[in-house]
Amino acid sequence: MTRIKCCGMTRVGDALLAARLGADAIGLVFTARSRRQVTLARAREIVAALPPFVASVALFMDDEPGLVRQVLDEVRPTLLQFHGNESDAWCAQFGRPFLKAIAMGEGVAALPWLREYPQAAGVLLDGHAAGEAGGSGRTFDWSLLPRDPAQPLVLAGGLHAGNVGEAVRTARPWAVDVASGVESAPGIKDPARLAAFIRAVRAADAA
Ligand SMILES: O=C(O)c1ccccc1NCC(=O)[C@H](O)[C@H](O)COP(=O)(O)O
Repeated sequence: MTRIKCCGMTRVGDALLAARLGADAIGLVFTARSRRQVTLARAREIVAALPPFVASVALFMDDEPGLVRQVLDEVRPTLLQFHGNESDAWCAQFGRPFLKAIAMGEGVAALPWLREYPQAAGVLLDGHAAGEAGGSGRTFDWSLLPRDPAQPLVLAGGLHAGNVGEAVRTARPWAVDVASGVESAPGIKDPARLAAFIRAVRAADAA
């Protein structure tokens, strides 16, 4: 079964709806470079409202370690996710499980990158170019995903209800991650798009 993460949550209601519809995780973006940046206070409310067994993922992009520590202390997310030039050792310094995002926009081979992050709990392959922020809505060549990777792979970038089935069948990732494909505006989730996305992933799993 393909796990589903819905990223860029800024409202309690959207996170609860995603959980009710079957999302396994929600993402909270703390970096100021995002149009989906959430405040610490709102993030705390969202995490406190989540039902059991739905993970919360805190996202950063070349941010100060102090911000990461503050989020860990005040929000208590399940996982960290890093989108910038952070090294494996830098990501691991917090002693918490983390995902490392790799920019696949230029069609890079993923495998050498996976080896750079042996301490990552998983690697997220995203469609944007190196140095750019995530949540771009851009896809990449899914056939670049390695078979039998050492870590679980999360497929991201430009996914929506209309293409996620093909993405799952092509790449067989551990999980898929979506932001703009289920939104009506950055950080505002659209219930119909969210429901259609989760239905499409489950249909691909069942096929
Ligand atoms: O979403 C953002 O605004 C963002 C900004 C800076 C770093 C990471 C960000 N999002 C992280 C993500 O997990 C993915 O990029 C995202 O789910 C895929 O986005 P999309 O292509 O819009 O589905």
